[in-house]
Amino acid sequence: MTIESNVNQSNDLDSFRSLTALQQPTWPDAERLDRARSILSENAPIVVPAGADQLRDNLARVARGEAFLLQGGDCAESFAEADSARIGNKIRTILQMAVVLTHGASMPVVKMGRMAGQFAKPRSSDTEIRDGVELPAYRGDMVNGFEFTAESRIPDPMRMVEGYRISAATLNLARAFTQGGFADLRRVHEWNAGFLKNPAYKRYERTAKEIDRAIRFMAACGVDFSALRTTDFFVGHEALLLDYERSLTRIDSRTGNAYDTSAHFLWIGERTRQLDGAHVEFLSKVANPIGIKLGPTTTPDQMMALAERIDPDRVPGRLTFITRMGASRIREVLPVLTTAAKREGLVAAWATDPMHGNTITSATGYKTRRFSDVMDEVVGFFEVHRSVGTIPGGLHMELTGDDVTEVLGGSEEIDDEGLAARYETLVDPRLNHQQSLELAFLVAEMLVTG
Ligand SMILES: O=C[C@H](O)[C@H](O)COP(=O)(O)O
Ligand SMILES: C=C(OP(=O)(O)O)C(=O)O
Ligand SMILES: [Mn+2]
Repeated sequence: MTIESNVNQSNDLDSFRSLTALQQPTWPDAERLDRARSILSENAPIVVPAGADQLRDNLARVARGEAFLLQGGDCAESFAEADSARIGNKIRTILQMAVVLTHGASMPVVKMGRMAGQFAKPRSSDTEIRDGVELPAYRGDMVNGFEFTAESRIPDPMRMVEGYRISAATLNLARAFTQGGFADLRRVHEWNAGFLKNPAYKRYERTAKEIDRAIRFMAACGVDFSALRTTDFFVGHEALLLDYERSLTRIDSRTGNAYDTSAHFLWIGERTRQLDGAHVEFLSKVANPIGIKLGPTTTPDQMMALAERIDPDRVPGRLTFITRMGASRIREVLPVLTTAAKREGLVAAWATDPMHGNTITSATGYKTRRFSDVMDEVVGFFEVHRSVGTIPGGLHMELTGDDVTEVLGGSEEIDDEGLAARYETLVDPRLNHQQSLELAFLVAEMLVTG
């Protein structure tokens, strides 16, 4: 066993406690919080340090332009939906997208879920008002309940323990799917062929045929497909709840380094990336690969200072910048950052989150996004990196494998009225299964044509 304890060694893991931590719940019961923290501290890790290291090596390849990153999953996972059908649908969608992207990029795709821990949400308002009733905002299943009642909205720290248990079960299932033949290249390709039977997607047939020919070519060359029946699958979430993240941090006895064993990858959100804040401080102390969301107001100085705090030794694969500028801003803001990074010799993996800068309210009152805006931000991301000479490394998406109606547009043309049919998200709108695949085909076409 490589993990010994979560006791403090020289790198004071509790230094964040004296700093401001934004977006934390006000837990009403201190004793219950202590109990939850000690249960989490005493329980088994969800991932082991070697798994986080393996992802870091993969992200180093992404940063060098030798691999492409695909991270996807719900805005907010829910306890009630952590069932095998829904988790399977999400994994299947990510695997289907990955095959298409592998072909388009002619590179391996690093697959990662926004899964197995994505249970805590930063909110723009502390409260929510419905029909004149004001209650605390829903902050994710690991904090409080979604149901709009005073009781359900009270934060309960024991929800972190439940979140831990469900995260471990989710990762276990994700592994079983990706190691158990579900990931078989030929099977995934057949699923894609099924998707293309819908005439709405006829324009993607050419790419599918090319993949088909590539698979036949491989078979003719005698490729052993049994090696392509499994794939690595990593998980990551926003490191928001510092009590949860700290309690799952352990010291790796191989190296004496601390790892946050709640996930392979942790990212710092746009709302909690203050240089002097608790989140940056805590995540600077753990050895996992770390993502940082960069919104449209980010300055080059802030970006460089964040890199210095999180990755002072410039360890390959340690740092991923996830930009979320909005389709209307990306072509103006991203070049300033990538140019500065290039000038300073800063190497990070760059991924685009084309979701969070493109949120709108529909005429029918739903929080939504337009598929065309999402796609436009992705196109802008590639354009900017190509013109500056930096590397567009991957996609970070809010998606689900189910047939929901939360994002406007796509070839099936979900419109304002259509949103009501199956609008199921707890926080932000997700691409549905078809929209996710369509996006992958569009990105693959773009990668091929360059
Ligand atoms: O997922 C991201 C944030 O939690 C979300 O966009 C905040 O949304 P809100 O403005 O509804 O609080
Ligand atoms: C909260 C999120 O994003 P951001 O921090 O970029 O707003 C998110 O990824 O759900
Ligand atoms: Mn979100």
